[in-house]
Amino acid sequence: MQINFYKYQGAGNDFVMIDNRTGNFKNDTKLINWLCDRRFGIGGDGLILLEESSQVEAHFKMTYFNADGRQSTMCGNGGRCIVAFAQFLGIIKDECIFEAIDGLHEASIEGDDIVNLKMIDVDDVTQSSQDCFLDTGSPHHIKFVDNLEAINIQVEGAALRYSDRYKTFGGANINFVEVRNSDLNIRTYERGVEAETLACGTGITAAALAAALKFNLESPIHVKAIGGDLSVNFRRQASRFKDVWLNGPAQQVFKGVIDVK
Ligand SMILES: N[C@@H](CCC[C@H](N)C(=O)O)C(=O)O
Repeated sequence: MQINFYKYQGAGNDFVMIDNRTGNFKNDTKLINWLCDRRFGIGGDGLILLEESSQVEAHFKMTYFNADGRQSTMCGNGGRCIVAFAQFLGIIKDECIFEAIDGLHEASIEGDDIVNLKMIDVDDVTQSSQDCFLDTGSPHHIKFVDNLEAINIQVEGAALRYSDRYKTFGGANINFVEVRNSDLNIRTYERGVEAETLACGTGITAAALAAALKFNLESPIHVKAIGGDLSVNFRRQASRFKDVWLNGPAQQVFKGVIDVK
């Protein structure tokens, strides 16, 4: 069997993208894990299927898998990349609505490669002295730190991700965030990749909302990830957030055909 694929990246968070409007690609954990493997497969932090949606308002549906091959919750950078892919396929022009696991998302494309994605409303942020937990479509632990470069993300991220606190609901993504003036710098340990990725969209969104609460920062908040710069716009009412938008680059990198034995 041969699979036609495209490779996309959003601030260095990279995805294998497959047009599955035919429904021919069947979910298979081992296969997806292999396709995402950087040495034996194509390579990616995740794999995304663009599929037909049964919801009348939606132009298409996004089905997201982490690099471990398992279907997961919302992916913000993947959401921005699939919008660019839908435009490339001629499904949309520069605005759309699509279905994802956490509901319908509006999105728009500006210029060559900036994709703005509307995220879910956030009503619930759990705060402790240095940390916050919130769900922006995926679950995120935010730890505010003073020296981001010094953190061993693999060790400290895994320790929190596998801690008793997150065992009950399948773990969380762990974000280390340093506030510099009113901007944020972030590094993320991603669940399902089980390593640091170059950017995580739902994590960047969560970091911006947590920082707005903790440090009274106003929208928009600029966030520097290892793989690029994004911004988050929102409307805040006390500890509730609406009209949350994640904005940043999303690009096609290459396309190809892979033989599946
Ligand atoms: N890279 C993503 C987050 C993908 C989901 C995450 N790994 C999880 O399983 O929670 C993003 O850009 O949001």
